[in-house]
Amino acid sequence: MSSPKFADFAHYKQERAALINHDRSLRRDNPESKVSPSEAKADAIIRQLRLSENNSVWATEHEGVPHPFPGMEFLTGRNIILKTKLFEILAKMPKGALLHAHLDATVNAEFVLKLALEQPALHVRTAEPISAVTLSGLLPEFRALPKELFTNSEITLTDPSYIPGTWVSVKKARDTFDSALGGPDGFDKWVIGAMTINPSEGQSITYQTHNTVNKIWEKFTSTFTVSTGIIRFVPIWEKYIYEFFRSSVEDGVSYVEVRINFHPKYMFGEDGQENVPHRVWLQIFDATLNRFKADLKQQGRADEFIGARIIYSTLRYISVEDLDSTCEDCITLKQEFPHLIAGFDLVGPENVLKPLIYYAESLLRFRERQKELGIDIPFILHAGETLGDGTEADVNLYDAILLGTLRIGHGFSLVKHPKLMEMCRERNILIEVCPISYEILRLTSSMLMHPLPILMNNGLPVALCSDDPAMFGNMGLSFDFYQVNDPLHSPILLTYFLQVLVASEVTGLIALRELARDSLLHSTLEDTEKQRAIAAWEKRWEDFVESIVS
Ligand SMILES: O=c1[nH]cnc2c1ncn2[C@@H]1O[C@H](CO)[C@@H](O)[C@H]1O
Repeated sequence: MSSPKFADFAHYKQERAALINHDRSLRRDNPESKVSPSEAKADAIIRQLRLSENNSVWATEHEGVPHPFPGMEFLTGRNIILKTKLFEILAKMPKGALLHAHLDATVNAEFVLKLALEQPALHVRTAEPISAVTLSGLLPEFRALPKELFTNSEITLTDPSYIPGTWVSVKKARDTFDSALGGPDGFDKWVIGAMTINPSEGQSITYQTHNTVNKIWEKFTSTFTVSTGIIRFVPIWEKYIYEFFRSSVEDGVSYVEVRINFHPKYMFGEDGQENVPHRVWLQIFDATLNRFKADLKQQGRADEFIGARIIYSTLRYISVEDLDSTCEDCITLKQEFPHLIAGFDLVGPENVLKPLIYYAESLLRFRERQKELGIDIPFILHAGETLGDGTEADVNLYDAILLGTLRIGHGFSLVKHPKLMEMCRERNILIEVCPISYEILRLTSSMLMHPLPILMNNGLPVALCSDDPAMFGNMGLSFDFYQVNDPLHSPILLTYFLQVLVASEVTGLIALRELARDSLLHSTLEDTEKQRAIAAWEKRWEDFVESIVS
């Protein structure tokens, strides 16, 4: 064994500094990054603040949280986070692009219920009468009905004589909800509970009865089943999309690439018929996007939002035959809306659904078809959202990369694969990381055990993303919030940036800058649009830095 040789202790210290420098030079926020004098000053202020809040806010006991720590699990630490000055500062940070979110899970559940109550066509039913005994286990099923099927009878969901499966108008169901079960408030609580993994209940659901990945996914999947009945109805779809854009901008996001599940062929039209095809969904998306941008422009805020595109998604349980026709549908939409369709993905619980290898041949054919037609719909695939090592979900990472994925959705198990890490670094494949999602879906228990720093410190590009903010119930507290333009009520991305910052002694403001910039750099925007988006973001970043130092 060779023993280390040092001329003296000064030499040791010199070697030590060189080793630390070399190690840190491999990080995404390496010390060579260009840093302006204002950024250096702002970074020092942030570091000082972090230190003092670690010793003040985080070192004391809080109600119900006797041993808090920076970077602790989000659901428990949320109220402490809200008390920090760091949070207040980061609320103003321009965060770049949101590259990974499922549209069905992006708008606050209370807002969705409010939209439902405004629509006379929307009805609700249950599989049994609701009573104190059945309430917590029963899911509401929502659907828009044609006018001739509207029900005006006196029947109510909480009446013991309710005939299972009878449709009741949503408003009526709420108004007549048994007072012993909380009346209308009890109705709201029941519906919202069915559409979310609620923060307070969530702690027990997530950490006790549903404390495994597959178990919590059962609850998670049911939230989609409930909310889809409301969202996929044209008069609501439009308002829902507008609210998604609005809340994204409020969270400091200036561009989004959102995954839309096109597995259902139709949504419900205003007339209550389920016959509205995909192209109309996109027409509405496009028109709403333009309306939102015009509204921002009118408020003199045009530079806060560049736009939105869609990652066409379907579910990982369809047959190969169905995938072939789904790919054709995606191509048709791309031809009609080239500016909207940004990529293609297959979604759903990876541990239990079909692996990518099952679809690989069809996916390769899809790429060939695109070449023939002269169009480009890159794969932006979910892969490795698992605790496994060598399981089908983990092995999906090999397929995603071989299939040429532009980015990887989640890649939670990527750090187990040295060759794949190298390939992602060399091919500049960005990893879409969703910290709170992993925690709630039981992949990790705190920021400190999160693979995010391993990815970043190995030099891989990363973007922080919100995934399913509405289901995680962390976007606002009451109906009132929608009247209050308060960024603290829409904090999901903001919280991620804060968690990244507080969970490391090395990471500072420059790492946050790189995360935000990388999200825009790795978007599917065309070069000129991308440059424009980055320039607008840089201007806002400078203002943000100035606001810290001044
Ligand atoms: O984290 C995730 N990984 C994989 N699929 C997801 C995740 N979040 C949501 N969905 C899927 O997106 C569809 C809604 O459009 C749902 O079917 C849900 O399974």
